[in-house]
Amino acid sequence: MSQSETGTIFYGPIVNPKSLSSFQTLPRCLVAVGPSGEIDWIEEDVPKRALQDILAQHRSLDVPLLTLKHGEFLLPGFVDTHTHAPQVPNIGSGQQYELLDWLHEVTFPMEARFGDVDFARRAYSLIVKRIIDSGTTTCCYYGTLHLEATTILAEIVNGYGQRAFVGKCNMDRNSPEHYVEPSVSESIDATLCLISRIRSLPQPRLVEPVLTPRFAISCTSDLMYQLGDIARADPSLRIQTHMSENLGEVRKTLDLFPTASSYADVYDKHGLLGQRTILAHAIHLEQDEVVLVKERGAGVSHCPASNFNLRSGVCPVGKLLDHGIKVGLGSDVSGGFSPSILTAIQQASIASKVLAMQAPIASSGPTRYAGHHLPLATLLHLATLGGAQVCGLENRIGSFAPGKAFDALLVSVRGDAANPGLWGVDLVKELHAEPADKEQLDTWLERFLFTGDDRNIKRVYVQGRWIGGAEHDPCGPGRSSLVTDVVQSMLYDM
Ligand SMILES: O=c1[nH]c(=O)c2nc[nH]c2[nH]1
Ligand SMILES: [Zn+2]
Repeated sequence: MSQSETGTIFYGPIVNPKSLSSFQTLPRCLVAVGPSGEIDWIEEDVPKRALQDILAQHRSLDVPLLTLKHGEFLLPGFVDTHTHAPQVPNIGSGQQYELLDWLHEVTFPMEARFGDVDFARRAYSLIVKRIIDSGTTTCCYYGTLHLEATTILAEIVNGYGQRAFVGKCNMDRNSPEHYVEPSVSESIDATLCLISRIRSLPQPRLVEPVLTPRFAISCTSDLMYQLGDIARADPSLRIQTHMSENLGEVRKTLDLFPTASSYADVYDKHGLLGQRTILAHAIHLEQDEVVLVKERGAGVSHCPASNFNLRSGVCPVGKLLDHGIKVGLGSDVSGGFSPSILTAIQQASIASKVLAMQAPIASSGPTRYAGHHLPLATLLHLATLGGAQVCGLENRIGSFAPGKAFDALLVSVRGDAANPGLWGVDLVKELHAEPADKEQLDTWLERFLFTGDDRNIKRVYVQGRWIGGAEHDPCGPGRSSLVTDVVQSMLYDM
């Protein structure tokens, strides 16, 4: 019998996010994944001597058992609530610019290249693989404005088996002549065509279309009203856009929409602000906008690496959380300089510490998060369950529970993962009994989140399928930099 017919049972340490303020560390857990990729059952504390009895009780003695090594643990896969696949080849460039100049000088020229479908196919194959190997099991992708290239992106994502939302940019003004949609009707027709193409991709399909008005500056009011109509007519469609990222952008938006009371009100008036909306950035919100975003039930994608890199500002995530707004993390490549949600976690921590240093506030009352650095539990939540909430997928992914999909990372903090930034676990092993205890697992988690990289992500599972990770690649640990080299040389070759 093949593994896909029987499923797999994992035995070892797991880390399981529970809420904004708590997670479980379970050093000797059994997680049974069924043939369809859903979690069948979990036993939270199983000593080795009881293993056979527990498996027998579940009639699972014949199911393949994967026992984790010392220094390995399972973690729910990361959710990247905002990134731009066609900007990956630009990572790190354009340090001198803020948002609006950066778009025109660096970003639009690269995105325009995806008008060439051969380039798009070659680039997206490598880019999506790179993102999967970073541990992103669910990704909200911006494509370019091109229908064909964005269809290719969705096909490639589906081929790899990643869970994702893929959208083509709607942008019919304030963009260069060579990179702008010619009319509202062509933008809408291409959007509808992409939606139906994505929904016709072969099964098993974990890719969904998402409406993607780039941002208010690049969309006419007519275009946004029509997108709002499409969203209203189809309650399963998500919407992703940028909001209130840069002060110059906010000013220009309010100039373009003089009857709107705020940036958030622009989207609201056009029927684009609701429970299914993912708002990237939301840094410079006025208080009435915070209240409006909460009332509408929209989620925020916090993209700290991008916010620092483009000097956009520091998003007051704690304040948003205190108001009960759903928040996830976004890599926002290539405003952000890394496709990894690990980097987003590290930068989110720094962002919260910057705000905490500037405005110390007593740790009581309604400001539970504002003014404080974000603790590990909150950072983990943003990267997993919080992201799932922003995508409306909290019942499917983001944590381990029976009935949820097994979207998971098999993490290794062992020396043989060959990450010099995360060494010493083998040394520490001498000081600890095997198997790992809770305290040891907490340490592994913290060190992985702050110093780990692709080399420590041994396997990436989506819906129970092993689709990537360091072990997947014949080149072994360190191959992610190899892939980057391939992307670079490929681009120079073209
Ligand atoms: O960080 C960003 N990246 C983009 O590509 C973009 N487009 C509009 N606004 C944007 N912000
Ligand atoms: Zn963005």
